[in-house]
Amino acid sequence: MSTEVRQMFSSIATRYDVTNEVLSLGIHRLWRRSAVKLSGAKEGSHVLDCATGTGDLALAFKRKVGSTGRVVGTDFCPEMLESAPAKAAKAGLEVEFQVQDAMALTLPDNSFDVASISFGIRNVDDPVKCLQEMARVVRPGGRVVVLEFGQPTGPYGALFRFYSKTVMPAIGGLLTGNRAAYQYLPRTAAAFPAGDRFLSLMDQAGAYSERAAHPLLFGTAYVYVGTVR
Ligand SMILES: C[S@@+](CC[C@H](N)C(=O)[O-])C[C@H]1O[C@@H](n2cnc3c(N)ncnc32)[C@H](O)[C@@H]1O
Repeated sequence: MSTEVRQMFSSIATRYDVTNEVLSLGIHRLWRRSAVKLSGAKEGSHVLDCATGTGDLALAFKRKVGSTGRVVGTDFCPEMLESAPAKAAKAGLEVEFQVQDAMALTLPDNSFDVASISFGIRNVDDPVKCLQEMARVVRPGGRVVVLEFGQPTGPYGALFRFYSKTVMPAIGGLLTGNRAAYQYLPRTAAAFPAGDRFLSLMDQAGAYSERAAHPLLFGTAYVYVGTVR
């Protein structure tokens, strides 16, 4: 499974950012800002962004923690990481990027104030293991922040489902040449535990003293925040 996921992201890597921008109408930037805000990161914080892809959330964190802070972005797909260092340099931000599997991080215990993952946990083989691993590298009292799609309901939910099942694969396919990757996205987003069901996964991880779900845009996405025991 993880080999297929890595290959899929490798095939869309060079077109990922432009497709993201178009399909989200730029809204992903606001969601990332919410994740940074809710993480409690501040000037000087040490932050790990797992499954960072092309690094957008890592860069948003670096803007927050400043020159005295440290941000490390990791991903298990080298092709997704390829453009990240140049993006950081262009923005004048110093961020370290490493190839790492979010379920088996080779980073020391308690070495970060915050660990984050955006639109990545839905893709890992074992989300509970990933939540445990992220908590392991965060100091007690620090936070783990997850940004992930939800399943909005009602008339807006119906509109969103139409958009994600019909428009996303069509546009994503045109822009990347990989329509299947943009069918995978709504399929996995529709099946992945959202809201209280994701909080249950956080409970199963057994690593958090508190956890909360913050819906964004009528539940189109959520920021989940866990305080590490
Ligand atoms: C939809 S992209 C999200 C990228 C980025 N976080 C963002 O918000 O734009 C999902 C990313 O998760 C990465 N990924 C999936 N499973 C992973 C794992 N087990 N360890 C590390 N990265 C993983 C993929 O390579 C891909 O870059």
